[in-house]
Amino acid sequence: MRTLGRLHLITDTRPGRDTLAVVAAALRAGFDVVQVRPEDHVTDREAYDLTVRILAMCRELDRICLVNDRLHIALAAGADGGHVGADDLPVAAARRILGPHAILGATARNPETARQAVADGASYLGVGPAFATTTKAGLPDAIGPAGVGAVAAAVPVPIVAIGGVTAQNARQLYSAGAHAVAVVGAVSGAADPYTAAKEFLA
Ligand SMILES: Cc1ncc(COP(=O)(O)OP(=O)(O)O)c(N)n1
Ligand SMILES: Cc1ncsc1CCOP(=O)(O)O
Ligand SMILES: [Mg+2]
Repeated sequence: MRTLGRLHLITDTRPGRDTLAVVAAALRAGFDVVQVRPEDHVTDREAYDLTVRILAMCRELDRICLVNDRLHIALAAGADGGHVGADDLPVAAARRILGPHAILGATARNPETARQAVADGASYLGVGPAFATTTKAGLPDAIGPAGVGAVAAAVPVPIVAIGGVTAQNARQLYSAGAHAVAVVGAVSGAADPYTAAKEFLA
């Protein structure tokens, strides 16, 4: 299995965002992983087409491409793996579908669910919201760097901190034990996504 990079871009398919241009900018800036996360209203066909295009961009630069929720699209496109949360397939079922070698991320917010997800086959954990965010509605309160650190201390797999991550606060999450951060708005919502992505490399 390939080493998971430390900067993950999650796609933003909300109206007004130029999804592919943002992905290109983030990859050029040095982001290691792109997670394709189509909004729920995006059809499977559209999500598949988007994944194929983003996967080609990732392959060109030898970067990792994951697909959120829709594991059939990850498999059909030949992506490196997928990510599941509480409303998606259970982790063990996702592992059966993706096979033993794919990268499989699972959402966990506390040590107990984290340990279970790893036992069920998760190869990394997405942990958050680390900080307040408006990108996804209905989330519980932010757990902060301490909450991220508590999960990191409980499991042997890489922790990807998510939620309200900026170039300014990312350091706190790495210091708390996160292996990586996952970012939507701080890059996608920036006037200049390339410069915004570069700030994470600094
Ligand atoms: C790296 C990472 N961490 C967490 C999530 C959230 O997944 P989930 O809880 O299933 O919510 P949705 O993203 O599906 O709305 C993630 N996608 N990536
Ligand atoms: C999908 C998801 N899950 C927890 S926070 C989040 C969205 C993160 O977006 P942003 O980086 O804009 O806060
Ligand atoms: Mg999900």
